[in-house]
Amino acid sequence: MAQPPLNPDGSLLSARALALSYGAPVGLWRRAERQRVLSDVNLSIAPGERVALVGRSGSGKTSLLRALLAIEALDDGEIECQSRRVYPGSTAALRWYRRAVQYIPQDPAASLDPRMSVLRQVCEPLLRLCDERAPAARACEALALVGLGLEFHDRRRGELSGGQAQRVTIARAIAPRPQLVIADEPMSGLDLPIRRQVGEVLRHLSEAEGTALLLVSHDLAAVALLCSRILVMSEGRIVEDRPTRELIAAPRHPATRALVEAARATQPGPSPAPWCCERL
Ligand SMILES: Nc1ncnc2c1ncn2[C@@H]1O[C@H](COP(=O)(O)OP(=O)(O)OP(=O)(O)O)[C@@H](O)[C@H]1O
Repeated sequence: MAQPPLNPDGSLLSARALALSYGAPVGLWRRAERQRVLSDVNLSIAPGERVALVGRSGSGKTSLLRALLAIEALDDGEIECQSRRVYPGSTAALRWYRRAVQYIPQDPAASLDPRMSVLRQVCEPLLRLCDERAPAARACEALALVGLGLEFHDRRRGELSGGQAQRVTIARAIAPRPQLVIADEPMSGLDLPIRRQVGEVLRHLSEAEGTALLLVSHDLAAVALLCSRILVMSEGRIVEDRPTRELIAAPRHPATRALVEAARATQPGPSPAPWCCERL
C-alpha cells in the first residue's frame, strides 16, 4: 500500500486535549447537568501500528472512539489525520476521512442490513466513499481476505453465524483500503476458535496491507496478543500508554493492575504465565 501522508509529528492520527461531556437530566425541575466523560485525552497512532484501548465498562472507550470518528461535538480538543484537520471543522467535508478511517462496530449482526446480500453490503462503502470503478471486484477481494468465498456472497445476515457476520463487517471496513481501522470489541461475544480466527484476520490485514488498528476492549487478554501498544482508560482519561510487554510486566496505575489481574485469572496454566507475550 502507498505510504499515506503523515502528520508533522510522524503520526497517522493524533488527538490533543480532547474533552467531551454529555447532558445528564437530573430531575423534572432541575436544570440538566453535564457529565464529563473525556478529559484531556491525548493520543497518536503511527501508520501500520496496532494499538489497544482498554478500560473497565463506563471508562469512556466508546466515547473516545466516537470522538475520533468525528461524530461527537467535543467541548475541546483537536484531531489531525494525514496532516489535515479533522476536528474542529465541518463534518460535511470529511468524506476523505470517512474513507481513511473505517469503523467496525460492537454488534456485527445489528450493523448489517438484513435485506442486503453479503456482497452488496461490502460494495456499499466503495460506492459511497470511493468512486470505485469495479466495486464488486474489490468487494470480492476484501471478502477473500477475511476467508469468505463465493458461497457466502449471496447470503443475508440471517444466514450467517456470529463469526461470519463479524468477518463481513471487517471486509466492509477494509474494502475501501483505509489507513486506520477502529474496532469496538471486535472479539466479544465470539467463541474462542472464532476469536482466534478474527484476530488472525486483523493481524493479516495490518501485516499484508499496512493498515493501522485501534482495537477497543474491556478484556486485556483479548487484544494483548495482537497489539504492540496499550492505552488504558479510567474515568475518561488515558492513564497509561506503553508497549504491551512493559505494561503487563509492571502495571503502574490501579486500573491497569486490575485489568492485568483479571486477564491473568482467565488464562490457563501456571500463574504468572507469559500469557499475552507469546507472539509479541
Ligand atoms: N449518549 C450518552 N448520553 C449520556 N451519557 C452517556 C452517553 N454515552 C455514554 N454515556 C456515559 O458516558 C460514560 C462513558 O461511557 P462509554 O460508553 O464511553 O464507556 P465504555 O468504556 O465504552 O463502556 P463499555 O465498555 O461498557 O462499552 C458512562 O458513564 C456512560 O453512562
